[in-house]
Amino acid sequence: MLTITNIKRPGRDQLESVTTENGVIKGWNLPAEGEVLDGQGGTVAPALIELHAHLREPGQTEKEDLASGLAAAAAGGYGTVVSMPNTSPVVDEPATVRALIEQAEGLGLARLRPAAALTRGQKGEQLAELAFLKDAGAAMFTDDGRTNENARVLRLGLEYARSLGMVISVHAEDAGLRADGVMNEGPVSEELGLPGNPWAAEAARVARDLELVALTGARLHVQHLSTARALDLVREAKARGLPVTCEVCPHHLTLTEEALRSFDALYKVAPPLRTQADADHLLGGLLDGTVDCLATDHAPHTRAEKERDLLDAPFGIAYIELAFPLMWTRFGERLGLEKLLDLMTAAPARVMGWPAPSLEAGAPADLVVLDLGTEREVNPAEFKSKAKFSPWAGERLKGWPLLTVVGGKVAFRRGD
Ligand SMILES: NC(=O)N[C@@H](CC(=O)O)C(=O)O
Ligand SMILES: [Zn+2]
Ligand SMILES: [Zn+2]
Repeated sequence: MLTITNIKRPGRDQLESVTTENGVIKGWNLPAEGEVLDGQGGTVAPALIELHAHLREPGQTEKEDLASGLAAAAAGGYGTVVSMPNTSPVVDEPATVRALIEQAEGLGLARLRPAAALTRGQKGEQLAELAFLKDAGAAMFTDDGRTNENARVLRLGLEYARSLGMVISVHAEDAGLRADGVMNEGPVSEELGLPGNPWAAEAARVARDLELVALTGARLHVQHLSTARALDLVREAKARGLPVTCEVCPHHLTLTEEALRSFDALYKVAPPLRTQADADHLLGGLLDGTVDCLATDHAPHTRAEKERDLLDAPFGIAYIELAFPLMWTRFGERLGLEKLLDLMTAAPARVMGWPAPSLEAGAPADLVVLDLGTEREVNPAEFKSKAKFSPWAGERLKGWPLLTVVGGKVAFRRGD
């Protein structure tokens, strides 16, 4: 049993307490029982849900592992994480899915819901054994990290996933158009003399995939949308009634191609950082509901890898610990607390068809207590993630998680 005192529910002023028992919320303002933790006046919400993180197990544990990645997630206020299968080997076997789930359960950190590969080895040629992967506990199917070049294979995958009631998520970039681009294609890439990746690589692929949704009627989730045009295509598709959802990442809202003037591979990410107009358009999509949810695409690499030349370094930015503070600090006023929390809790649950997160008695005791007011400097040395560097190092952010509880157990406490 665990009681958290001195917390506020969103939109309420009075301090309250919540008691959890056997992994669920027992009730509010009950006589304190069991372990008692002081919420320090913070705002309590259902723990955040991440639909897109690279935790690098199995096989790439120099970048991240389940323990560091799920600790980082808990520190970021997340209670549930969907991990991407572009590991070594690729997560395309039921036994691997089971092993990941089992390993994560022993850690007492955020809950792990592994995504499995859509195709064997993520090669895009043959479908993986989707039914068995589902039975093993796979949360969704995706070849993220790769693009699905063969439309016929994706079509078959969509038909199969539809019959299983599962979501497929896609990294929507046309590989041929993207080519060896390391940043957004445009005047800035030309000025810098760097190979560009055009907006049309994303828009063309989203357009194709939306036609496959129309053809199959299957649920498709478009990952990390970065361009205004692709977002407009999703908006049109939704107006047509297609069962498509999409996510946007905080890095595409807060950084632009201008960051590449540093020639620092810290800012090398796929899809690339775009223009301010794209970022503004994506924010508009959050406000008007076109964007279903936020996701970080936490993509850790080693410092040595990210210190390579821009042309050779791997793609990816890792910041699951900063996502809420970053969004709250930069866009809290525009979005409002309720909308922002929805985008990071109930909205991802809706995308997945999971039960709505709740603060009511009987709901799972997956909770986060947020300090919405106090500014703190981003110090990557303190990250739980193995990737202890950040585009936001030294910035002052507010909205830091103080406490994350998963299944009634403390998964993170600031200062521990
Ligand atoms: N986003 C990235 O830049 N990198 C991801 C792959 C991906 O999400 O496609 C990674 O695995 O490092
Ligand atoms: Zn991707
Ligand atoms: Zn990814």
